Amino acid sequence: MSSNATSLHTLVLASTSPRRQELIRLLGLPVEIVPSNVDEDTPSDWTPEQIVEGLSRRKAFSVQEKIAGQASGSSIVVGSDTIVVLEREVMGKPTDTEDAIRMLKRLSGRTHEVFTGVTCVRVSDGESITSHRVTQVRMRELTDEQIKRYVATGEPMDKAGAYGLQGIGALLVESIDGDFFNVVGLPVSLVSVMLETYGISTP
Ligand SMILES: Cc1cn([C@H]2C[C@H](O)[C@@H](COP(=O)(O)OP(=O)(O)OP(=O)(O)O)O2)c(=O)[nH]c1=O
Repeated sequence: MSSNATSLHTLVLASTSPRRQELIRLLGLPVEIVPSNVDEDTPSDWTPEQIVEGLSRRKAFSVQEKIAGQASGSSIVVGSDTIVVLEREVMGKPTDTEDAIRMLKRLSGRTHEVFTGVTCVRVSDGESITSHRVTQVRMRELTDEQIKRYVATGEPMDKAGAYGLQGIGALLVESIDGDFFNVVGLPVSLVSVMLETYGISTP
């Protein structure tokens, strides 16, 4: 029997995102969900790497502090943050439908980068590791009419850059270069490598 089977490490996902909640289960370990509710403001001079890594740390540590003492010592909190970057512009989730339309017009016919930062924190001692991945996404040329119809589906509203590659948004994307799961909000193969630093192996 493997050591994982006997030690039962639990992953505590610091997220309200339904995509992340689904993806983290691919790692094959017990999962608990504890949303972080942190302030997502960042200094205006931060680079995309600093934003996603900094926010993933903020999310993971806020939950680690909340549950320290309650959760099992071998639990690992996982926090994550995703942004879309076009040239110098950083796009988070759209504030309203007008903002979603504006973002999609900017992304149309161009290649942008999706950054996702991940932080793992061991609950028992606060030992942490932070990393990020970048995926390039090329969007088709979109007409104003196509953008309006897509925004009317409601899908863009809770997603960075106002599209969901895992949903109807797939129809807007021409190609990607890099990790699909990074775009969707949780690069599970990176998380798997990060867990190995705690001696936790996944399939
Ligand atoms: C680009 C893209 C983003 N997204 C989502 C992933 C994230 O949920 C969201 C970016 O917002 P985040 O602020 O990273 O996360 P969140 O507010 O949804 O959840 P939490 O902070 O509680 O973890 O955009 C997709 O689902 N598909 C995509 O193709």
